[in-house]
Amino acid sequence: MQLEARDIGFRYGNGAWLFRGVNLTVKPGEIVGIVGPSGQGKTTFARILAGFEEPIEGTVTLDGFSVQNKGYYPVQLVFQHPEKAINPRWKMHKSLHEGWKPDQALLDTFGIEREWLTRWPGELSGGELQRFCVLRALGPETRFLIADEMTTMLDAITQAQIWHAVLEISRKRNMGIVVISHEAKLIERLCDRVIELV
Ligand SMILES: Nc1ncnc2c1ncn2[C@@H]1O[C@H](COP(=O)(O)OP(=O)(O)OP(=O)(O)O)[C@@H](O)[C@H]1O
Repeated sequence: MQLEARDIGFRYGNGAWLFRGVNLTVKPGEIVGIVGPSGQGKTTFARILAGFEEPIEGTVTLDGFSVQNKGYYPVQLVFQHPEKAINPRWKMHKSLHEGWKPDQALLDTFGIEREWLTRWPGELSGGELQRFCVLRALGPETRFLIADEMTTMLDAITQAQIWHAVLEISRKRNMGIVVISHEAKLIERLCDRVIELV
């Protein structure tokens, strides 16, 4: 399955165009970085790729078919703030199992401890919460992961553990990844190629 964004343009309301004519193709298993100055619209573009926002111009397609937000969507977005992505009224096992049920081996790969499953989100650190958010997004039908500053707030060890786990899954399943990050070293280490949003 190929993710393709063609001639994408976006602006909020009657404001100035954030970007126009953006093209991006991501093949299975490919890891593509997106960089650009702050405020250029990287997060907005990530939301468009993941089907949360309609582009004003252009199309996003999967294998040539238009993206529709019905059922499980094979392009999953994980962003910087796990505390905003998790329902505070649910214990962690309920949030994790919302979309699918990862096995024990995957929980181990992501360093998720068994006793965390029965905690409330407020009883976990940002790094611990983000492990849940990333794993939750990686259901068996996920073909592309959009990682928008996914590990920016985390310490180096947690960052490395999460990326190690994600890359293992990407290799096993041939899952494509779009990496948005301010960290040039991370982009350089992870990505097959990089595009600049201008
Ligand atoms: N819902 C919205 N309504 C109006 N303007 C918005 C909205 N969301 C974002 N913007 C504006 O659109 C611009 C692009 O925002 P976006 O978050 O996509 O940029 P970014 O490149 O990801 O920035 P950063 O690197 O700082 O995270 C910013 O100027 C922002 O203030």
